[in-house]
Amino acid sequence: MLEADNLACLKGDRLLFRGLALRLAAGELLRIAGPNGVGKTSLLRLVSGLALAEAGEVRWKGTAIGRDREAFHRDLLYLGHAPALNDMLTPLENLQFAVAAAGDDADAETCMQALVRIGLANQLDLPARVLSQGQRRRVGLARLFLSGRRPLWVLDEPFTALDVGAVEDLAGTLSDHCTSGGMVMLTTHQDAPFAVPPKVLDVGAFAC
Ligand SMILES: Nc1ncnc2c1ncn2[C@@H]1O[C@H](COP(=O)(O)OP(=O)(O)OP(=O)(O)O)[C@@H](O)[C@H]1O
Repeated sequence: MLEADNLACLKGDRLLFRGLALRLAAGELLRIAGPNGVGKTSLLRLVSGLALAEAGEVRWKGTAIGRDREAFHRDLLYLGHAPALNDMLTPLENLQFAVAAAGDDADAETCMQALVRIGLANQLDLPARVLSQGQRRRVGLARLFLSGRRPLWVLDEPFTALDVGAVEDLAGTLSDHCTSGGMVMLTTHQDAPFAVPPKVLDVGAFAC
């Protein structure tokens, strides 16, 4: 269970939101909603331990995330809104680098299978700099197929730049993760055909 209570987020000298609480249990998908700039990305970073809250607490399995950061990060997959790719490297090299940096164990063959599954079979040997925006997004999303052991997926705008078929496939992958006992927290400005009905948290309701 991921829980947050009374969260406040400060950017510069501006309080974005305060008094925000959330609960995310096994099997649930939580969509973070709200207009541009309200603080959705900032909230994902707070609950992932990538930024500090001005007030409040985030707990994972009942323990404040700052108390056992390593254990929390072993259970977490965080994908930011812009895929962090090295333009000189191929999708396979980028994926292998990301997997190793995260401390996951996946050999080249397994990474290649993930890239084929995400629809990049014809781009495996190209430098990332020539990929389209949707293809770049897919390189990052291939990590989902290698992160099933991580129960908590936090995804910032994962559907951006994806075509209709890829949106459907991704919604299916996220729903499958939830039905196998995982949990997903994401931001998106578009509707997606989730098999698991999403809970919705509107950050605007806590805006200052
Ligand atoms: N130094 C700063 N001083 C004041 N405001 C800041 C500062 N840095 C960031 N901000 C504001 O903090 C907010 C950050 O928003 P965030 O990226 O979390 O929003 P979002 O809801 O994810 O937006 P979007 O839907 O556009 O992705 C923005 O409104 C931005 O203008």
